[in-house]
Amino acid sequence: MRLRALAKINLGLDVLRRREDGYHELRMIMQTINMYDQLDMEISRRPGIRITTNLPFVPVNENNLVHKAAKLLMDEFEIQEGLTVDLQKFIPVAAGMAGGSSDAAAAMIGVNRLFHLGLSVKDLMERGVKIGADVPYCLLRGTALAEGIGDKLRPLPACPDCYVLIGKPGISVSTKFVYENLHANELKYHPPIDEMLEAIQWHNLNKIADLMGNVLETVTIPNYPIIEQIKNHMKDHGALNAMMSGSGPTVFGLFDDKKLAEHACEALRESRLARTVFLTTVFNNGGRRK
Ligand SMILES: C[C@@](CO)(OP(=O)(O)O)[C@H](O)COP(=O)(O)OP(=O)(O)OC[C@H]1O[C@@H](n2ccc(N)nc2=O)[C@H](O)[C@@H]1O
Ligand SMILES: Nc1ncnc2c1ncn2[C@@H]1O[C@H](COP(=O)(O)OP(=O)(O)O)[C@@H](O)[C@H]1O
Repeated sequence: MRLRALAKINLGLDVLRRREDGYHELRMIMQTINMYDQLDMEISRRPGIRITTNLPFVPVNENNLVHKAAKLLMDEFEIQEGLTVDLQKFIPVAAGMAGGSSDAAAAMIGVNRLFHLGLSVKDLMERGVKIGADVPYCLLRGTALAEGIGDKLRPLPACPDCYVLIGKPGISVSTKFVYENLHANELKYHPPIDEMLEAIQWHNLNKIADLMGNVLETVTIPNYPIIEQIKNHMKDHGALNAMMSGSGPTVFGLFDDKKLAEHACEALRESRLARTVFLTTVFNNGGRRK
């Protein structure tokens, strides 16, 4: 069984407060994009979960989120058979694009189908949050408002079609580091999430782009100025706007014109500011998984 695990960007990311358990209350506008990892999953007679992958630095043991997700369901349903998963990673790792969370979501869908568990997407979402805060959203997909720790979801009307230029510098940023260094209860700036909800209702791409904001940039940009440089490069080359996704360091730029987006993509490659450069589009299927 072959499955695609799609990446996400955050069009808006606000942090409301730090909770007692260290997690943060968020308000985020999530958007799936057409950049994906590929999972080939098969039942095997030999018990256990075996993972292979194309990236040597991604763990293939129980630390892989695919392993965690599959094990969660296989243990609950006392499945005696084994599972093999070949994971081809194309989504940059530790990049703020929920690659691992999306792989976990795809693994849950795969296990549910292969072993005929009969779980609904809602059932999977309830279990998925134990693997990671972004996993329920990766099961839902499309355009959505995420609240709570990112797991309380409201599907939104589809974001207007547009081109998304991805630029990830050759640095790694840990999500934990970013949240730990955000003084969540003293934030002076909050992105206009409510206004963005309206702009999405009105299918107004220019307005959506104008309203983009991510409070986590207040931690990452002073630590990694390359992020600002990539943003500026995209804006100088015709992006409606450019911003860091999630906890970074990936930057994305939105474009309404294909030629302009292709030209900006080429220019970013030539600039060598970013190690991974990729041009894609927003993905919308009304939240339903094909
Ligand atoms: C920042 C965001 C925005 O979409 O995405 P990424 O940058 O990871 O893609 C998410 O909040 C990341 O969610 P996810 O990566 O699933 O988080 P988890 O694995 O559950 O937690 C990683 C670490 O982030 C912190 N964390 C996560 C979520 C949250 N609401 N508050 C937090 O403080 C916790 O300290 C935790 O140790
Ligand atoms: N399937 C997976 N794909 C990528 N990383 C994984 C996976 N499983 C576990 N990891 C670990 O999780 C960490 C963050 O992964 P990732 O989901 O790519 O980050 P982000 O949430 O910032 O997009 C990596 O350092 C990696 O070692």
